[in-house]
Amino acid sequence: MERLDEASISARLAGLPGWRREGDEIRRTVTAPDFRTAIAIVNDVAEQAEHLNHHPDIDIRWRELRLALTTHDAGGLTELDFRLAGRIDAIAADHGAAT
Ligand SMILES: C[C@H](O)[C@H](O)[C@H]1CNC2=NC(N)=NC(=O)C2=N1
Repeated sequence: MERLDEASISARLAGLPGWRREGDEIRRTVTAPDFRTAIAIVNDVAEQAEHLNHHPDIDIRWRELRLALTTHDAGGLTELDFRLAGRIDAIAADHGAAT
C-alpha cells in the first residue's frame, strides 16, 4: 500500500466531513449515547480492522471515542486509512453516535 499524495488526501478528506488531518494522521471524535454504546462501537470497529488488517488508535473517554488512523508501514496516509474511516463512520451512524 503506497502513501497518498497531498491532492489525493485532500480529495478523500472532502468526502469524510467528520475527519480532520493532523500531520500523517486523520482523526475523528465519535460521541456515543452512553458508555456501553461506545464500547459496542469499538467492538464493531475491531471487526472491520481485522478484516482490513488495518488498526486504528482508539482513546476511550467515557462515551467519547477519539480515533486516529495512519499507515505506519507506509510512513503516512494510504487508501486503507480512508477505507477504514468510511467504515467507522457507518458503524458510528448505526449506533446513533454524533461527531
Ligand atoms: C504486519 C501488519 O500488516 C502490519 O503490522 C499492519 C497491521 N495494522 C496496521 N494498522 C495501521 N493503522 N497501520 C499499519 O501500518 C498497520 N500495519
